[in-house]
Amino acid sequence: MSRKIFHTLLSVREAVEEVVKRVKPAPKGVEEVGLEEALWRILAEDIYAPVDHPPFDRSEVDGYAVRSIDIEWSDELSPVELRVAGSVRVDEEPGIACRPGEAIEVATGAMVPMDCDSIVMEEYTERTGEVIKVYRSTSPGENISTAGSDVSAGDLVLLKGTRLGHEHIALLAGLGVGRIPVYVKPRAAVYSTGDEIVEPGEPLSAGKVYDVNGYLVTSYLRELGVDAVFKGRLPDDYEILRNTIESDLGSYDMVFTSGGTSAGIRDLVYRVFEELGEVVVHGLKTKPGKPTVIAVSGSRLLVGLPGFPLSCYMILRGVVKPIVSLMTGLREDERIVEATLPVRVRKQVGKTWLIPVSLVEGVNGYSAYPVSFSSGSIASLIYSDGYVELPEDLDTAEAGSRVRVYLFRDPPSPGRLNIIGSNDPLLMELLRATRLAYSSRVLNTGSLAGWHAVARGEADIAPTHLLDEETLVYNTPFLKKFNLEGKAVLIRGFDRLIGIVTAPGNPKKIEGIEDFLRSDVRIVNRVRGSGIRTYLDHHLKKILSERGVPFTRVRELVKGYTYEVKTHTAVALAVRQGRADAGIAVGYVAELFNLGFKPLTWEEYDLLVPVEKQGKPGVRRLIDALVNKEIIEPLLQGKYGRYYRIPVNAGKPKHNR
Ligand SMILES: Nc1nc2c(c(=O)[nH]1)N[C@H]1C(S)=C(S)[C@@H](COP(=O)(O)OP(=O)(O)OC[C@H]3O[C@@H](n4cnc5c(N)ncnc54)[C@H](O)[C@@H]3O)O[C@H]1N2
Ligand code: MOO
Repeated sequence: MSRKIFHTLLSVREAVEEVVKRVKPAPKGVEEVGLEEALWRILAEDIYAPVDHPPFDRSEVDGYAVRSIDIEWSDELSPVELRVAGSVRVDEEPGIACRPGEAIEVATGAMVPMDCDSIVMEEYTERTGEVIKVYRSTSPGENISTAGSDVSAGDLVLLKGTRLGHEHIALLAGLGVGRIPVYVKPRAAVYSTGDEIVEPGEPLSAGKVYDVNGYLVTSYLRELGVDAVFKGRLPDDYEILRNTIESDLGSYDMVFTSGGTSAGIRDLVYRVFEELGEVVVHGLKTKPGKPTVIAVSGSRLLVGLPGFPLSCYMILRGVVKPIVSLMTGLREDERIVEATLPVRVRKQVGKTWLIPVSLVEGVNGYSAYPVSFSSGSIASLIYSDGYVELPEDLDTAEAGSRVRVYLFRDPPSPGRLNIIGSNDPLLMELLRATRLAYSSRVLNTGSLAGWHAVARGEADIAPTHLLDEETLVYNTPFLKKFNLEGKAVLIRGFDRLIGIVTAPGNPKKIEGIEDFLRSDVRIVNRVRGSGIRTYLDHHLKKILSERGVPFTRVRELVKGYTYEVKTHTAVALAVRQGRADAGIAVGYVAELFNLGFKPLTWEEYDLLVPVEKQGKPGVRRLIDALVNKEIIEPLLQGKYGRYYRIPVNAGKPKHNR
């Protein structure tokens, strides 16, 4: 079998254009569905209102239909008397009209009799027999909704291409449209590839990962209006693959696969695509997304997506969505907001980068924080609001440059609490307990980045536990270093117990930091700038200087010193998986992973809050929760108790010492 040479890599735009040129994607037809089946279907025709809404002049209250001129001078002290000439219930035609000096009793929703121009609510009347006293005047039109005042017959109310939600369905129902013209859904078969892929819910053994893409692709396509079916994993066998996909082409309009290099199955998928159709895209000039393959077979589409979930998502969003929307008929404006890039991004020339970002609203509009550069990320699917495109020929996007953000969903509301900085499980529990978690965006960037975010005015709260090397004081010295005195306050948070995490039972008898210098001990370190790293370096410096050894030799003397990870959990995992014998982390994670723990010290975890954000309701609620016994005590009585303590000055501003 011949080996295929890579075709030229295409840009996202070229890929979409090439595919569109060949398959001319369009809806397969139109069908009518009832209102009950219409949810999330794509409307196939513009809808003009066939009738008025409301269909007649309608009373909005229970009361009396009157001529406003008759009761012009009535008030509490001088009520006007009117004779009740009759009554109109809902669902009946009024047989009478208003004459001077008369009122007609009407129910809410009833037709308004002729010559009445307003309705006075029954609360403002007093009835004796066939006479009412009216204690208020009305203005013409009061409490009446006239025919067509809401929607007029002939109005264009819904546009074709709209994905029907509850609001559209309600409107159609109110206008009496019982059969809705919608586009016939195109059908798609979705597969995952890879021997390491495991069905969610099954146990996970070493080297395996749960299948993300099968469900990601299927649900994404359904949201676009496709009748998509997830058909499981494809085997690494040319014949089976070819037969499966060929038979799918008989009953589906599209076949999607994802992943493939690991088992060499990509090559098979590619060859099958090539045998069954014409390969139009073989590789994209983007990061992520390079291993994207698209072939066409008549009007049918064969799509091979990257295996990494974030890569897969970006290609769904950037390439698949514009093509498939033409097939489902979905018309949705590309939603874009302008934003500032708050950090410098270096990239290689020659590829367009698609970077998921989280939007944070500051004084100068939105900032777009890159969420994750890792193609394998799944958290970034949740933590991003959209993506930015950094062009092919750019090698560095400078901090402060303006970018366009292609939104994944609605932009964040201004009330969203932006918590940027260090991550902590107790903090998350407080957010949950105060229900702030639902309206917060928590970006786990580490303490240092949180300070920068506050300096730029983008964080409402930056949780921090930075240790100053010179003074060994937590957090406060940095107010000066970041030039934030008077601009931000440090609110005292809580103390966390940090210590040495070891394998269960501490088989290597690691009792203190001195043991990190033993030749049989390998550690896992934290990244520079983290409080724990500063703490460790301080103690290592002390020990080495006592032994007369320069600190520059630390890399050769402490095994694993350059193995740096970003989170407490990563420290615990490195120890649990045997990649390290020891590391320093908060005690809580040691317990979470059933590891050994030797306490070292209490670390001060505080909240840095910009002065102008102190009054923001969410900020106040979180600070109040710190000292709210009903919230804190149950947490400390539970699993957090051993590793956390609330200082007496919790919730209060800390002052520079
Ligand atoms: N030396 C090079 N290595 C890699 C290159 C390269 O150019 N040179 N490209 C990188 C890029 S870019 C990507 S993207 C991946 C290519 O990945 P594939 O699309 O071939 O996919 P796999 O290798 O099968 O998987 C990658 C990764 O994703 C996981 N995966 C796969 N399917 C799923 C799924 N359904 N759910 C969850 N996770 C999935 C898989 O386990 C792998 O971890 O290669 C880079 N390498
Ligand atoms: O294309 Mo890979 O998709 O860069 O991560």
